Amino acid sequence: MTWWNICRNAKQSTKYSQLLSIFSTEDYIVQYVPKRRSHFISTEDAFGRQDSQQEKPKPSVYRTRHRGMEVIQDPFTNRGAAFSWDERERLGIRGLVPPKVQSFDVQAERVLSRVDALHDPLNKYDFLVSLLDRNETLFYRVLTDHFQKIAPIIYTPTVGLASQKSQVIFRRPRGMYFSKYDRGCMNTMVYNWPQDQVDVIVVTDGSRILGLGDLGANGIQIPIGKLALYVAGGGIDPRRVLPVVLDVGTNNEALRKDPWYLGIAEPRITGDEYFRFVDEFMEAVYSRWPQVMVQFEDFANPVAYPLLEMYRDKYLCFNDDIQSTGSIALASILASLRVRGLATKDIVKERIVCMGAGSAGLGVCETIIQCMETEGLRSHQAYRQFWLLDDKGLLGRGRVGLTPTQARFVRDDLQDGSSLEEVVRIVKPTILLGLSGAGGVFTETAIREMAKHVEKPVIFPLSNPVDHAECTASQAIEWTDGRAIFASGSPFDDVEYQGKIYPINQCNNVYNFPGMGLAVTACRISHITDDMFQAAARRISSLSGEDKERLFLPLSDLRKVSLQVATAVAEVAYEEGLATAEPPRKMTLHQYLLSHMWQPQYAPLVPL
Ligand SMILES: NC(=O)C1=CN([C@@H]2O[C@H](COP(=O)(O)OP(=O)(O)OC[C@H]3O[C@@H](n4cnc5c(N)ncnc54)[C@H](O)[C@@H]3O)[C@@H](O)[C@H]2O)C=CC1
Ligand SMILES: CC(=O)C(=O)O
Ligand SMILES: [Mg+2]
Repeated sequence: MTWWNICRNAKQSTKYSQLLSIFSTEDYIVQYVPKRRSHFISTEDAFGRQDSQQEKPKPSVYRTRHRGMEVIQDPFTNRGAAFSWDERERLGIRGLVPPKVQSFDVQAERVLSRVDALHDPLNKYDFLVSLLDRNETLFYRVLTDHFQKIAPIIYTPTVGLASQKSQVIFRRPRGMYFSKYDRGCMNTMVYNWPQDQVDVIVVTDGSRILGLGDLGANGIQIPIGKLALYVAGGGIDPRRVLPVVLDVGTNNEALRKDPWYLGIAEPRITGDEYFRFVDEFMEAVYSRWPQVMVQFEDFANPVAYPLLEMYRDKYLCFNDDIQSTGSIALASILASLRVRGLATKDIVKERIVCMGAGSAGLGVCETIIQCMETEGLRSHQAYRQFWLLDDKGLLGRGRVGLTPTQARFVRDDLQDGSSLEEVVRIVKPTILLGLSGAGGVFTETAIREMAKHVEKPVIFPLSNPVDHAECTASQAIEWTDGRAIFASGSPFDDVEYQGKIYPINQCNNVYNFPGMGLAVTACRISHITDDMFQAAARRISSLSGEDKERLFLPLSDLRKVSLQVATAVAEVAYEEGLATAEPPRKMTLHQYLLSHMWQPQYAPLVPL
């Protein structure tokens, strides 16, 4: 079949564009090795006067050493058919692009219509990631302007599928891979990364990807997705982010046997050997980028807490699943108090059952406990408000083999291993949290029982991706006769039940980490503390929109939310003496943070 025939055949046109984008991306790796870096010049006074996200700051100029084809091949300078005539002249690309100067708006429209025309989520993912490889600014424009539509493709739930199929959809590498065979070389390897300035690293060892288990080196898709949200939501400069996977092997046998798998097909290294490996990585990145913030992502529970404890005082880092998730879950609970007509201090009376006693479950419960303590409870009293279950049932009397954090939640007054239904019947919880990764474990019996005792049951199945949620939105609404306050980790549509629309909220750590990154980079914060996550939670919970039934602003307002999170975090950092950069005298903190947000706009290209 000729190229023309492929093009004419509507069904085949997808294949054609995929072939074309393979040609236009992988080939570059072979043919194009950038020798000189572009240089970004920011004009501070272009931003400071802006006070709202609606007023987008004017783009500063972008100075580049590239000429001719190089300009088109670099995703930071490429703008497809949107190069102005001046740029075509200045940079020697006249004749290398189609004659019509297409506007940024039309380009964005075209991307959206292409996404809509694709039906398979993985094809949508593939299309968008290949756009990211070709034209970063256009990708971020579409993501920022249509967050609610695009985020579920490049983030949960589709990123879960992309991680499972990473070896199949691979086109070109993005980020860095440190494998067990790189031991002893990491401090030199970090210099292979082309950017001298890196603000945020998201690193995973692939051992617990969403609720999908060990996906080894395929886990790289998660840091890629998270960092796209740092840029789109927090305005972090896309040139200054680095996705990383630590490939210490995988215990996923199916992947090890897959000839297409791109990671080390050996069992994971463990124990001291593992911790020495991570240590070498941390030393290497901080030796090259002393001010970088490292986000630990999707590390399995046995290593997640120990790594956080080892590094939280030594380096500028945090664990997303433990700390950011804790913060957004607390925000959701505080907002649910408001929706129920209660005050923040009433949190001390909540009875909380949590399915899942791993990194996220423990992180969430510990974060809520910190808030209960601030609101007047003693530590031991706060722990009494919780009932945690894992895959063996309730953490109860006589349970052995627990980590120190889990052991603090053991209920000596109840039988170990009690089922969710038994616990709900005895405890009559006001809040039910799901962080188990086990789809459907909130049974109809348990939820109907809960709804007998509480007027507005708070039901948060937070596991990802969608089919790992502990229950669906419509189940929660139906089983509580429309009384549930619902939030989930992955997006669900609003639910129509008996002629009424029920608002569905998303409770995901994406509400948190982009703002944290913005505060850290703009204010040069040296360490991340629990108080910062507490402040972020309170701030997010206060951001109610027009619909008072919703817990807080929707994700389409993520830039606004991130600016607020960053402000709250920075205020704590100044109080704690942990921030070294301050706003200029005539700027508010809010304006200063806004001025640091990268905007997805085509800045005029100027030769360097
Ligand atoms: N909404 C959000 O922002 C976030 C959601 N999560 C989700 O939380 C889930 C758990 O993550 P981690 O705690 O890091 O994993 P983990 O592996 O550390 O912990 C999972 C816990 O669930 C328990 N569990 C497994 N099957 C169970 C079952 N059938 N019934 C009750 N408990 C069961 C395990 O025993 C363990 O205690 C994942 O699905 C993840 O996607 C994690 C971070 C953020
Ligand atoms: C959202 C997230 O970080 C997780 O599911 O692991
Ligand atoms: Mg995670």
